[in-house]
Amino acid sequence: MGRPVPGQRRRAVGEETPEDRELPFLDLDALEEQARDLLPGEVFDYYAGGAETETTLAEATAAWRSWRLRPRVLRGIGAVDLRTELLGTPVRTPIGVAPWAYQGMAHPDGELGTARGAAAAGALMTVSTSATHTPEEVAAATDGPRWFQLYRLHSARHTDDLARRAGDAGYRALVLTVDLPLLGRRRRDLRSDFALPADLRLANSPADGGAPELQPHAPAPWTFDDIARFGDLSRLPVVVKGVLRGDDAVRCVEAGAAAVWVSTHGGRQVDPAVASAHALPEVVAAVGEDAEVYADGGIRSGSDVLTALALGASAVFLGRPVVWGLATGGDAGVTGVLDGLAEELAHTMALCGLPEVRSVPRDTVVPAGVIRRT
Ligand SMILES: Cc1cc2nc3c(=O)[nH]c(=O)nc-3n(C[C@H](O)[C@H](O)[C@H](O)COP(=O)(O)O)c2cc1C
Ligand SMILES: CCCCCCC(=O)C(=O)O
Repeated sequence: MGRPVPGQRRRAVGEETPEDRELPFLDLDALEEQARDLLPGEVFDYYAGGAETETTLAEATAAWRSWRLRPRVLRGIGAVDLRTELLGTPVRTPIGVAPWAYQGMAHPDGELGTARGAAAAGALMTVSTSATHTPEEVAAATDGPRWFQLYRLHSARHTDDLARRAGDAGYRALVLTVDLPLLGRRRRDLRSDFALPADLRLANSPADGGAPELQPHAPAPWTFDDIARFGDLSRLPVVVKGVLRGDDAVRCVEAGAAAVWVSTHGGRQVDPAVASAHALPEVVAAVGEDAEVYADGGIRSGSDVLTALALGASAVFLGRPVVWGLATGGDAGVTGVLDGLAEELAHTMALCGLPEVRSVPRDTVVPAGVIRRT
């Protein structure tokens, strides 16, 4: 635990904090409220908020729930198998940790806590470029499955170097986030004049100050040609994160991407952007035969996960639920969130007569309100 989180409310001796209270089941809303109590208001808003009118943020979860499950009966389902492989990396669950920035602001352990928590759950963690620990430090903290997420920093040389280091440090894939050519307009942050705490360590910013964080623009934006270039530099399979269209997905795969990650960046970039739950079927139809497809954004229950798998995702990723888990309970909080959702997923799959996540049939879901005639 060590030093206090910058600006975090201090606990009085003998005081019960929200993290001491046991929840009877995974209640992500309650966890978010606990995090709201613990974190300084502007930090909570930075984590929770979205862009402009927050329409995409508000619709994300509802969009998964605009699909309905079609359970199968009498299939003799015993234990459900959640294990799978993502680009050849074995994982115990198809629910991974999305990259999220500045984890040291949520908890003193930062990315090391998330890495330990994810490893305990057997879940894949994607480590952000905007981290408060270096890729090597996170790698040393755990031998859990890890991918590294790359942003284009102001120094191209430094960006290239990070890609190489990810390969050298045992990360298993490089995730290029392509939906942030400039920062979305986040009204909560503009209103609070949000700035990173002066003592927050930006572990991947070059010492020469060449990569100011949370800057609106990066120079010389990436193109499709960068996919193969970063694959060569890192010697890792490349995942392109932030794709919402079938035609873009095709171009990514033609350019060398091994996987495409459907995402609205948690509603923090384009607003109103199409929800992941509505973009996923188009992307799977376009490239699902040639590449793995993942999804994130608003996934908050086991049935949301199952819906995404049925729509063709090989895995899903969580952003804010992990933020709240780390903020309220450190590594154990992260494990609790991941295990809780995995448990819900297994339960829903058993109820739906589905034995394994690797083969969830497409006809498991149907749009709400549609009467299906077979
Ligand atoms: C506070 C915060 C920071 C984020 N930082 C990054 C980042 O550094 N790199 C990245 O690719 N995506 C980042 N994202 C987007 C997440 O990877 C993910 O796409 C999104 O959070 C998923 O939606 P959810 O929060 O509803 O689960 C961030 C999201 C949040 C909420
Ligand atoms: C180096 C660019 C700033 C990254 C900001 C972190 C992020 O992705 C977010 O959504 O916030």
